[in-house]
Amino acid sequence: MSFTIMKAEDYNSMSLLAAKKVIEKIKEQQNIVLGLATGSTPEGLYRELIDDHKQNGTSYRNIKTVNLDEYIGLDKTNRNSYKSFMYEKLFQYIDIPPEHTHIPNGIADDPVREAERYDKLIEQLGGVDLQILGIGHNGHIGFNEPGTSFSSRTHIVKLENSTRMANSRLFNKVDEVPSQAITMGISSILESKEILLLASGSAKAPAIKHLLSEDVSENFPASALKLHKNVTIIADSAALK
Ligand SMILES: O=P(O)(O)OC[C@H]1O[C@](O)(CO)[C@@H](O)[C@@H]1O
Repeated sequence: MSFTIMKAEDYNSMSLLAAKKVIEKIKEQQNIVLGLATGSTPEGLYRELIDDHKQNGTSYRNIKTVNLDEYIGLDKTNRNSYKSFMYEKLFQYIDIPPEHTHIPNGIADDPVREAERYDKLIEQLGGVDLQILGIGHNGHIGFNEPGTSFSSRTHIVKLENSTRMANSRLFNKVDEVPSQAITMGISSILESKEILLLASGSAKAPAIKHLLSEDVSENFPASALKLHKNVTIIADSAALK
């Protein structure tokens, strides 16, 4: 196992450490392709990037972003779509051109073709230089649920009830959480040149413990990261207990 582990005191320091890494990378390579994640975990990172943009002027003009996933059936007019999440939490506050931001289209007529298009798009962009990831309680990365093949490319998934329950906190009721999503596959994620996995809070401790102590298995999607050479885990002390 070749993870670099950075222990942060709490959520805010995890977010700050992650932001420093992202900003450092942007300074090194201004036309970076940045892989982005949604969920509660990276929100603090996005706040730090916005603060830094305002205070230090780090520019996103030449950057391209690709998001990991999107719910099927939700578009930008729905506040729970990941398209709207990214606009609300990050894109509206930085100078990234909208045409440089890519998210799978959750309302495509043909989701399977959309998945193929998205995979090709990432390839045309030259691949992801730095991918941000969160982790689900069941070890999911992106929306790749346990049992997903490690050779999967961008594809359509049926969400587990536990994932829908976990994400229902943002919806009015669990029935409103879509039952399917489109997500970059495990193999697509592993093609990223560098990966930053973030985890915060005691609820994520069992998943992080599993990741660090158990073998590689398709039953625990995040374990695929052990097959990658450049993964940094930034976790706070509660998630590392
Ligand atoms: O950061 P959270 O909200 O705990 O979510 C963890 C993971 O679950 C997802 O939101 C999908 O359920 C991922 O996008 C995210 O990485």
